[in-house]
Amino acid sequence: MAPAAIIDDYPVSAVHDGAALEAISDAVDEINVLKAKAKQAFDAKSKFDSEKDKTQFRQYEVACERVKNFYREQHEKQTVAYNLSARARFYSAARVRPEMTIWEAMEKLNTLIDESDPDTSLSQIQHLLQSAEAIRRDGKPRWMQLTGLIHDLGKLMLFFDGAQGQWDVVGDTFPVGCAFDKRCIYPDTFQANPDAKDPVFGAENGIYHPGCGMQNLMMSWGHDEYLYHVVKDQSTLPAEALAMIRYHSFYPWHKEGAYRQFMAPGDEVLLRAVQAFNPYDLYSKSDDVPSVEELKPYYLELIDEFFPEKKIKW
Ligand SMILES: O[C@H]1[C@H](O)[C@@H](O)[C@H](O)[C@@H](O)[C@H]1O
Ligand SMILES: [Fe+2]
Ligand SMILES: [Fe+2]
Repeated sequence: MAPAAIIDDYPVSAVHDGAALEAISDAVDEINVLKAKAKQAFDAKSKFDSEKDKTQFRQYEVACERVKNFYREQHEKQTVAYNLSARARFYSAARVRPEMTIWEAMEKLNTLIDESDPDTSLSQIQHLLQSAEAIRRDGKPRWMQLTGLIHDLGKLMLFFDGAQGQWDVVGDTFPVGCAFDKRCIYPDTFQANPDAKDPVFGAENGIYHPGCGMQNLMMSWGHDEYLYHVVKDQSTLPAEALAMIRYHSFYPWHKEGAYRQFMAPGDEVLLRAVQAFNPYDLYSKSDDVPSVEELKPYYLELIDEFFPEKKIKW
């Protein structure tokens, strides 16, 4: 509003009241000071977020109760018996599979806040776009950008009949059927898992033998393993992409070096792929919040390139 208009709107008595005019001008000054302070605070917060250094991620010792409770439950309940029943349920020919495009799946997932994650409170669509954008920014191949975009879509399981809660959908993964490794997070909480006391499942190699190959391990049931099967059957993504999806939560293996005795020839290449993917999944969580609408056209095209069918069977 132009100054003349302000004055026009003002009661005549006030125009002649010099004190009132002075008060208005003081108020305007004050607003400007507040605006500058707000901008300063906003800039400082953005700078802090983007400078979050790598040692500040995955700090489980100091994580909140929500994260600790999540893992207590997951470690107690992920048994061989549960794993077999979950797989039977998900891969049974009788299961009615919802059909949705990749983008619809991303939108559906958006209401989920992951209880196992100490590093982000952003919605899942933003996490997926942050990962994909970080990969794209580094000039990585298009198949890898798409892998970043979809890698957590297995969390959709939570909305389907059969998932028991977040404990069988999200969080780090580990094999069942052999001893739980100390390098898993909160290793003591596995004591509550009945398999830990089982003479076979509790033994170092359990039901496996050294060199049996990673694809023969029965991984704890969750979003990685489930999405791997969906994508393997319905996309043209390469083997490295499938490994990135299947093992991205297997931190005890790809980060801590556990369970390596089970690797077979060929697994080294997959391990390197998973490790190359990990920083984009983890550290992009502190990047700027992406604009979903701006990025949508680029990613819709990318999805079409690797998924021949628009509607995916979930
Ligand atoms: O909390 C996170 C989250 O659930 C991720 O999606 C998963 O991949 C990670 O391994 C886990 O630690
Ligand atoms: Fe994940
Ligand atoms: Fe992720």
